[in-house]
Amino acid sequence: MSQVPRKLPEEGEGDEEEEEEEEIVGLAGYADGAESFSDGDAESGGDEAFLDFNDPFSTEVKPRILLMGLRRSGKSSIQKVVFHKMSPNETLFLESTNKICREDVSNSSFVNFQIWDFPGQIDFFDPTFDYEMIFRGTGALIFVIDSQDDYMEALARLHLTVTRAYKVNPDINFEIFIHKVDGLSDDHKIETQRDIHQRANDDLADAGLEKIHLSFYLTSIYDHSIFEAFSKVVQKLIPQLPTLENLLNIFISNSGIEKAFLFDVVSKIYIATDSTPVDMQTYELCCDMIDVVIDISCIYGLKDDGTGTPYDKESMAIIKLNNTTVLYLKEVTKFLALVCFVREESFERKGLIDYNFHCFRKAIQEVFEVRMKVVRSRKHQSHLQKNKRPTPNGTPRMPL
Ligand SMILES: Nc1nc2c(ncn2[C@@H]2O[C@H](COP(=O)(O)OP(=O)(O)OP(=O)(O)O)[C@@H](O)[C@H]2O)c(=O)[nH]1
Repeated sequence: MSQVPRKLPEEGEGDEEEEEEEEIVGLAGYADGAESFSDGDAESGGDEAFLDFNDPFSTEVKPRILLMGLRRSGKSSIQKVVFHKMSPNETLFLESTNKICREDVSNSSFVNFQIWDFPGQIDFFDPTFDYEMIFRGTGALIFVIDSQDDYMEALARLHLTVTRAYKVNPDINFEIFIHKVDGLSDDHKIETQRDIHQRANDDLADAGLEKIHLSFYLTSIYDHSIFEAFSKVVQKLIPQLPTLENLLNIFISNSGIEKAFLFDVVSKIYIATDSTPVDMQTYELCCDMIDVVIDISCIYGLKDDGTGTPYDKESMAIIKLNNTTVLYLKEVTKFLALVCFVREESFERKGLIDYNFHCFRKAIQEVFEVRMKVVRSRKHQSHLQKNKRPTPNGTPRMPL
């Protein structure tokens, strides 16, 4: 079942006008535009690198997440598993990255950001490498530490990276993934996390930088922990998060629902949930439900000629568990789904739930429309600015 390609069809890829149009109607496309720049490009400030690092509008509209860490710590694997549906076992054959890879993730209105995967061996602090420019537009810096390896070198590198980045941009969220914990026993996991937490914070305190906040996550690509951690990282970059949480709280309290998640279907990142605590099992069940819905839909839902999409306005699913809980999934936007946990007795009032869902969906779309207006006006400004800049050889750009 899981062999079925699950990536939703890419629309308007490479076609700016069409992409723009989609955003206007409030349905951003899943632009899977992985790009890579050689070290040379970034160093020399080639046109692409120049635009990406410098353009304040592009980073405002798409917050940048940097994935850093020592060689073989698992950076590329994380990116491939979360955003490309690569199976964890396949990552064994990934080659070492020797270029900066950029990926644009704009698969939903709210999950709209860039990820930069930095090769482990790159000398970040080489004077010819302009790290200031890189950190300036960054929303979150994920530093991956291989917990199965000796992590002293990684900690030294983490300290150096965090202190430099903080000096340039104190607003960066520092997210530390203590990775590959699938190889550790439960006790060992806790001990490793405590030790890394202690050492990293001690190093900062020794440098008089105790005000820098580091968040720690235990992660592995072999279970859902990597998706959960990424969800939390992404949520911190979503400015509408409090509004979404509020809407979810109102929705569940008026519908007798136990728990609700708003999911980005493609990546299985949950972009918001209500304020009741999240437990891992609940989250895993939601991920499994999305997999089942999309897989079944891919197999039986497409037309004979293979056209159609596995996830659309009609998408919904009800799964009754043997513990009197019902899982209820409904489409919210082209790329977002709501997954709820409802008790069987509350589910008897499905009409009420559906009515409240209708109101919730409308409210989400309104939030979305506001965002799209902002994105459009920023894009327009960015366009104007770009056209004002002279070309690299000094000749003025042609007016549009
Ligand atoms: N056990 C385990 N192995 C993992 C995990 N994540 C990645 N790996 C393995 O770690 C190895 C290195 O992964 P990469 O993703 O290539 O590491 P990288 O940090 O991108 O390496 P560079 O490109 O050299 O910087 C691969 O063999 C992966 O299969 C994990 O969660 N658990």
